[in-house]
Amino acid sequence: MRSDGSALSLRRFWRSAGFAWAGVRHVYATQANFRVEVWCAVLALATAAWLGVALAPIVLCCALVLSLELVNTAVEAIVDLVSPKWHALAKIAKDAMAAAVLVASAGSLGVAAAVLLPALWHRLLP
Ligand SMILES: Nc1ncnc2c1ncn2[C@@H]1O[C@H](COP(=O)(O)OP(=O)(O)OP(=O)(O)O)[C@@H](O)[C@H]1O
Repeated sequence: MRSDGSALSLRRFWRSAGFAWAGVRHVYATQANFRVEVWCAVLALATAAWLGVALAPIVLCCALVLSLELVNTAVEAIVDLVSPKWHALAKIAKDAMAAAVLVASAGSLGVAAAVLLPALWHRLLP
């Protein structure tokens, strides 16, 4: 918990990275939506690389959606911890978090359509 000592400790970095990786593995193992999003991201990145289009917007969208799904799972866990029974505020927290993932996913689909579809069209119909 404490954060003292050198900020450039490599050992601390790898320790933190290990915790983060454990979080990713947990969410991948327990959340079907996250698994779908991971494989959609892999597909979108592979398609962008194959078509030779700019990777940056696709990478950014994938990172945004996957990060928000990770945060969504964290919020759900915290809400279930502090409010196992039904509560109006718990509902707001969970619904707003789900909406954040939905908005990011819809925006990412729009970016994918704008970046990938024209290039795909040219590749398949020269
Ligand atoms: N403690 C609670 N109080 C009020 N409403 C809740 C509570 N827990 C869940 N809900 C409502 O039920 C919905 C679904 O909750 P749940 O925790 O099952 O989320 P989920 O999106 O289905 O999660 P998962 O990704 O685990 O399937 C929430 O979006 C919220 O509207």
